[in-house]
Amino acid sequence: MIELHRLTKRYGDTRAVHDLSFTVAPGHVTGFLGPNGAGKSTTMRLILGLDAPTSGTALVNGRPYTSLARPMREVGALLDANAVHGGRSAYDHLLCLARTNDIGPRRVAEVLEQVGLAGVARKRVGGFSLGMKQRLGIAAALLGDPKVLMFDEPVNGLDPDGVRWIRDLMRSLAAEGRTILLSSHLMSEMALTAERIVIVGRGRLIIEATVAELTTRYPTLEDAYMALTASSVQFGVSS
Ligand SMILES: Nc1ncnc2c1ncn2[C@@H]1O[C@H](COP(=O)(O)OP(=O)(O)OP(=O)(O)O)[C@@H](O)[C@H]1O
Repeated sequence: MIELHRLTKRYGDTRAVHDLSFTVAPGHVTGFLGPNGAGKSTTMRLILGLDAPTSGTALVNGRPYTSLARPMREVGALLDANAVHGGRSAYDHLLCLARTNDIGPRRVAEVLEQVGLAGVARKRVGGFSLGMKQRLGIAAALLGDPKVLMFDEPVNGLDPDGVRWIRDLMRSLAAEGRTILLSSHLMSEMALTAERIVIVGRGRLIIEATVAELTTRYPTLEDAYMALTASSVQFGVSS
């Protein structure tokens, strides 16, 4: 479970997230949508304790990330697939993460298998395509077998086979009772993957609804998104 209560983050004059409250419940994929600069990545960073909120709270399983005793076992995230050491092999990258989180090497082999990278596990990450790095980032997120997972644009760089794989993976992780927050700009893909949708614009909540509700009111999810965010496409929002 992820709970945001009046979450606000300012960077100088920029209000990246403003008074944002919503809950992401387990058991289904929640799509996190919004125009460029709407505050999605900042929200995820705040949930992960990578940045401190200006005000408000972000809770993972009822607690702030910074007070979780074994964070990697509670929440996993892929925020930036390129944030890896290119000189290390995929196996060593994951093993390093595992060791610092008291996770055994068997789990490293398991997640490499799960994301389809077992065959290139000993190859240097620097030679990986973006799609392969996305899979490695997903493996890292899954390492602690957490109940809460967040993925920021995981479909970027994936071929059609990879896109379908992500869709199936997200849905199966949710079916296992996990909480899944997934951001993407690909509306048709989101319509196939998510059950609930949270749309933000200019750092604020625009709507929280099921895909079924939105596609009853609008012809497609993309139409719903376009109509609901029409006045929110703007960069560098100031207070
Ligand atoms: N570290 C930072 N310092 C200053 N401004 C920042 C910082 N991080 C984000 N911002 C600003 O906060 C706003 C929200 O950015 P954020 O990256 O969270 O949006 P986003 O919805 O993830 O966008 P995108 O879809 O383009 O990834 C933007 O105006 C961005 O420039």
